[in-house]
Amino acid sequence: MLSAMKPALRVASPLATRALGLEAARSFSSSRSAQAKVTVVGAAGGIGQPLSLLLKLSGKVDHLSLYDLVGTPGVAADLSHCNTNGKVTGHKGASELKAALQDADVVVIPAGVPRKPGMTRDDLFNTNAGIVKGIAEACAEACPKARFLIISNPVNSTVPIFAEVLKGRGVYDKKKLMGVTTLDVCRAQTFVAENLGQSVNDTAVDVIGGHAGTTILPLLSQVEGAKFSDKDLEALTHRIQFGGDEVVKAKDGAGSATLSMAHAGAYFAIRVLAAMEGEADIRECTFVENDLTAAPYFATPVILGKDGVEKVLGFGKLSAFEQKILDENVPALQAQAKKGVDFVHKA
Ligand SMILES: NC(=O)c1ccc[n+]([C@@H]2O[C@H](COP(=O)([O-])OP(=O)(O)OC[C@H]3O[C@@H](n4cnc5c(N)ncnc54)[C@H](O)[C@@H]3O)[C@@H](O)[C@H]2O)c1
Ligand SMILES: O=C(O)C[C@H](O)C(=O)O
Repeated sequence: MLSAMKPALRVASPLATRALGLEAARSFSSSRSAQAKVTVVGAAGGIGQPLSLLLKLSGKVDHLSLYDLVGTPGVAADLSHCNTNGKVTGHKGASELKAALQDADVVVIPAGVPRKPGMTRDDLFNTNAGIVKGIAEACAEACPKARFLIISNPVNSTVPIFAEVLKGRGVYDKKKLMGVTTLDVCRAQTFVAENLGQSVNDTAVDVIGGHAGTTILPLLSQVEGAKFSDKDLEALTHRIQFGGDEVVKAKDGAGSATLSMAHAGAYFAIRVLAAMEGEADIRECTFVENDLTAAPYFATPVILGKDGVEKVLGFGKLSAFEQKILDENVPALQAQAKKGVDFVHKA
């Protein structure tokens, strides 16, 4: 039986190496193609470009379709010269969105504006809600059966927006809509490994809840073999919850995490593709609809299968410290989901 406690994102796995493009870079065209079409929406952006590069290097994508309002012909021409499996097409502007999406198996969405210092992710709602709603409408028409991976912030609201649009068109499948919270897992593994003085390859941490501030809940009580002091526990939890702010501050007005997010997004997309190909026991954390808590959408470990989320695993026993954070944040997650749902219905 698959253990609910088995940690996510084992970075030492061959798949993780492929996600980084390293194995593909070594073996070039020898990687097996998944015969999959993957569309990246927002492909010319800070995340979109390196994410598309990693997907191209993975050799797992038969057709990489790049869509943005600007710049995609250039990005596509550039990437198409990489001698790895799969063709690349570029699509620019609203009139080319449907062609970009047509028959996609996986759609990865990093479209929308990023934060500047002093902003919360929710401050992006006014701009990004409409962008995500428009993309969802096009997906409902052009590729309703695809697996949708939402990166655009605020994830706690954009995933509910996307769901609500698909529901309105009668094509929603909760297994196939996933908010990408993999960067929280990457940060948790990195910071915990540093704290423990061990390799990140031997460190696994699940992160549950949402993707904004204190809704991000790393399960440090479940880290194998680790016992943190109260001071370290609080400091690590805070740093993982506010890792995004650390990058926003350091970039000083030039945006938020792009390179680490490209790594995390490509890793997660490749895991979804591997599950689609039939690889078994693929366990990752993602923000999906479930009834684990009173919040309609909640990040949790899941098993990925051919059609997206095959099984919601849940998160096991929490410490009192973690339970308190969870209890305090479920109302925030409910409110942020409702904000997204209301946006679709009153727009
Ligand atoms: N989920 C996460 O962990 C995570 C991590 C980092 C960033 N993000 C979010 O990802 C989003 C993108 O960040 P970025 O740094 O790449 O921003 P960016 O501004 O560099 O790129 C965004 C791209 O989206 C494009 N775009 C805007 N409207 C579009 C539309 N209607 N259709 C298609 N493309 C459109 C822009 O032209 C641009 O190329 C932001 O909302 C950011 O907050 C999420
Ligand atoms: O912090 C941000 O606004 C971007 C992203 O959500 C992150 O976690 O880095």
